[in-house]
Amino acid sequence: MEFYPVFLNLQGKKCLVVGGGRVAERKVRALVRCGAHVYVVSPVLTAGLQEMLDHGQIIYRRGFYQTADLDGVFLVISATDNEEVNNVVAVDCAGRNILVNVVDDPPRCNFFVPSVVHRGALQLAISTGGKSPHLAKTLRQSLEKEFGPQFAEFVDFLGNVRAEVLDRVTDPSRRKQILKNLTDETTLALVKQGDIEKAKERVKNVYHIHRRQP
Ligand SMILES: C[C@@]1(CC(=O)O)C2=NC(=C\c3[nH]c(c(CCC(=O)O)c3CC(=O)O)Cc3[nH]c(c(CC(=O)O)c3CCC(=O)O)/C=C3\N/C(=C\2)[C@@H](CCC(=O)O)[C@]3(C)CC(=O)O)/[C@H]1CCC(=O)O
Ligand SMILES: NC(=O)c1ccc[n+]([C@@H]2O[C@H](COP(=O)([O-])OP(=O)(O)OC[C@H]3O[C@@H](n4cnc5c(N)ncnc54)[C@H](O)[C@@H]3O)[C@@H](O)[C@H]2O)c1
Repeated sequence: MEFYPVFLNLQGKKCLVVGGGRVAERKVRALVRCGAHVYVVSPVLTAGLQEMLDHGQIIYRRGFYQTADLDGVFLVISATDNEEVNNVVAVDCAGRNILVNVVDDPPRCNFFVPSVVHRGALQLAISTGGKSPHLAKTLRQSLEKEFGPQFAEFVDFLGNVRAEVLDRVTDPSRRKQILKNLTDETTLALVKQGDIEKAKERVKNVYHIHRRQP
């Protein structure tokens, strides 16, 4: 069976993390980065989670998981060290059509968390469909070398050029032609080498050449 890959907009969405250990902390940080309203339920918190609570970055209920914790929740990550609790969370969520990930427990998940290269708006997400999380991690590390941090700046630049094209080029076929030609293998190679100014020049040239054509 194939999994359906998506990028979720979690801005302002209530997301629950069950558990307050090391794994929970990693998951909470990833959710907070995405603008989610993160609720944590656990009898104890790591020092890192406590610090996030002190800074108002998360909402916390001290205690053991209860079904009522699911009220109004969009997505759940269960990261306790108790298999029975993780199972109850998974069953409760399935019954309510809530997205749920039980860490490292594929049969109880209705979504998996991919391994991700973060380069600003550019994100390369890798999944092996649960066949080998270790391979996903190794591929992520390899891709991080290939696609350096400069890609964040370059993708923002492309976004700006694209907005300008959409704004200024009214003919749909001309517009399509320009957008299709903005980047090519040579430009990509320049960005990979870190020659970002040259890459930007190439993009600008494509835009201007195509605009001038009759
Ligand atoms: C990508 C990443 C994201 C994240 O967790 O943030 C992630 N696992 C990562 C690492 C990792 N996890 C494990 C190891 C030890 C080596 C190994 O066992 O292979 C390593 C490597 C390491 O830590 O070095 C143990 C493990 N993981 C799962 C099982 C159970 C099983 O396979 O049955 C077991 C065995 C537990 C046991 O021993 O009992 C299952 C899942 N892990 C997934 C995601 C989902 C499928 C992703 C995919 O489609 O590939 C899935 C299905 C569910 C889920 O979403 O949790 C993250 C890399 C982050 C990064 O880039 O650094
Ligand atoms: N630590 C890792 O790197 C790692 C890697 C892969 C998998 N795992 C697995 O992920 C799970 C979590 O790992 P961890 O290192 O964060 O464990 P941990 O023991 O540090 O944290 C577990 C947390 O769950 C909380 N908890 C227990 N019962 C609860 C309940 N009924 N309701 C709410 N919270 C409850 C505990 O208080 C604790 O905060 C474990 O099953 C572990 O096997 C851990």
